[in-house]
Amino acid sequence: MDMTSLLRGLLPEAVENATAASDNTSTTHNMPANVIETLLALIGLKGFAPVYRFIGSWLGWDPTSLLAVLGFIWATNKVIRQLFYFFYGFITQYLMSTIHISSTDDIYIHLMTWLSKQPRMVNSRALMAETVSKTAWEDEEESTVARDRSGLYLNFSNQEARARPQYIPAIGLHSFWWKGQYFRLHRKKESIFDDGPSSGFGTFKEKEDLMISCLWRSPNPIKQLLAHAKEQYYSDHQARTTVKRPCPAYMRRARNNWQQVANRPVRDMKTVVLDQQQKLQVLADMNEYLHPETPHWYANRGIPLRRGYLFHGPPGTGKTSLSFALAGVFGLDIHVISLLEPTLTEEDLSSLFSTLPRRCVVLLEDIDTAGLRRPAEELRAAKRTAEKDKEDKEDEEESHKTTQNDIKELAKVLKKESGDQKKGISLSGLLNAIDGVASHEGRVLIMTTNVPEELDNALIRPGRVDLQVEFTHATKEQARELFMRMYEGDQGRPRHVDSKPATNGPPTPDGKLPESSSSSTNGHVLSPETSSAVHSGELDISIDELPDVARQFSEKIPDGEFSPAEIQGYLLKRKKHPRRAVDEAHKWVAAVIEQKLNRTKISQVQ
Ligand SMILES: Nc1ncnc2c1ncn2[C@@H]1O[C@H](COP(=O)(O)OP(=O)(O)OP(=O)(O)O)[C@@H](O)[C@H]1O
Repeated sequence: MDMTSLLRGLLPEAVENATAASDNTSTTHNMPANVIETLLALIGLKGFAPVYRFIGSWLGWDPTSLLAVLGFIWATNKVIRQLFYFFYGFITQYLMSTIHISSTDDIYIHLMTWLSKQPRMVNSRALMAETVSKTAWEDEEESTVARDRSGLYLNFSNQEARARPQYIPAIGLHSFWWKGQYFRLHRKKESIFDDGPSSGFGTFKEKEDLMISCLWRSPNPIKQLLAHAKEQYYSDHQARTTVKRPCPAYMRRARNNWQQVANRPVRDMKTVVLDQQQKLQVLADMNEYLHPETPHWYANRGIPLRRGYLFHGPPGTGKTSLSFALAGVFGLDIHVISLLEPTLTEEDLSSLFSTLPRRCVVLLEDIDTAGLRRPAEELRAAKRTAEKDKEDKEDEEESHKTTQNDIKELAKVLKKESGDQKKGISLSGLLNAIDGVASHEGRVLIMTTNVPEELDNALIRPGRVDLQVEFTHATKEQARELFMRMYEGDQGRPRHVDSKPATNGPPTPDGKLPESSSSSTNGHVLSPETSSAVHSGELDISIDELPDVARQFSEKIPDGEFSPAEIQGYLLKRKKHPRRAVDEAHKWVAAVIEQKLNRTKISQVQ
């Protein structure tokens, strides 16, 4: 049964109409109906001819014209697309300039950061959302921070919810305008095969390329745009110190081994309490070394352009603080390396040193704890012990046994040596990295240690360490400076009316103390100390009294007994109470001295 007879059975009336219409059409538009029917027959769909006629009769006009219109649209679209691709290709090839940027380069970060701050510029509907984590140092309005039900304590539970994502252009093509100029941005991601030595076996890595193009045959507008993005990125750089650390092992690449881990406000040199002479000496030395003329001077004399400092002294005496303050003074980034990092190999270390920027500070902290292997020395020490043991033994047989023990001992050292070879940094590996032939010149290396005597002579020989700075426990004068620094920042704030230590609950907004001796918030009873601390930002003395109170405090602190960190810790707990800090100093000093004598870690007075 063919389609016509089937339809006749099902819809006799309609098919009659269709046939009539078809007959009609055949007479008036004989050609198109035949063409379609011929085409249907040609493509093996002859049975659909009645359906076609039925649609024609139902619509009341010939569907061929609709098909003709659709065909015309399709053909026009094809032609337009072809023309578009032709002109697009022509313009791209002959009338546009392009600059490629690798995602491993800092320029990529500059541009993306800039784009993320220009949402209107990214004329694209394809964006990538990124979670932005704010650093502790970024400004935050007090009004954006919620409080608990009592209104007394800050509450940060909604902090994450309030953080807005940042939008950057997604992978693909984008366009935007900047300063009246059209720019096209193409973000492309591809997988590359990496048979790098770090992994030991080949892996696929994602690599991203950024192509930025502008109209016309000169790339100058793009260069200007990149310069602008970089300028914006570093606009507040003068007020900040960027801290960088080595990238995780799987991310290290030939040209980008460092990643930014912090961008904190510059540490003011005057906040570091240190002998003025010592401070000036380091500052002058570094200033001279960083001078643009210095490289020629060094080159003319065949001296490698490197400068190394050793900061030594007890814990908490300001070694790290001075390193940061120096980086701040000279506007340099700090590159911090921990030699205890388990994935760090000697090759990594060399490559880290060879990819440092032209001028920077490299900080190797607590170099004595870095566990640097000294193979030759270990062997010699083992040999010496063996020889001494041998002399002590009189018996021949005993002596024979000892020799065997010596050999065993030596074998053990050698075995340990070869085992250690695979991990950790050896002293020679470090020396090679810091001043080997391939090592970077221009950097300032700062090594800090608590026990300089334990360092290998090779590590601190002149040329590797050019200046040593000793840090000691605070003198009375330094204690006074620390006191002043702690409280003078609050200058200009309204003076607290009552200079007596607070004994009651929190003061009311009008400055009066509440009647009850304690207040209960959130189920907790507030101590006078907590309550006044959470309520007010005022000091318990006037600013004019500060120098005098600072002198009183310094008189109570014995010379060379406490580290600046200890004094700072004590004062921090009395952040708004300089008077109380003076009053309680005697008690604290006695307690800490006793604690040190008893070698206990538990503090009785804090
Ligand atoms: N000389 C100082 N002047 C000002 N602040 C200091 C000084 N020494 C220590 N501090 C304060 O004590 C804290 C610890 O200081 P820092 O980390 O610089 O000490 P460090 O000598 O590097 O200690 P460590 O040897 O344990 O690494 C910091 O908060 C710092 O502000």
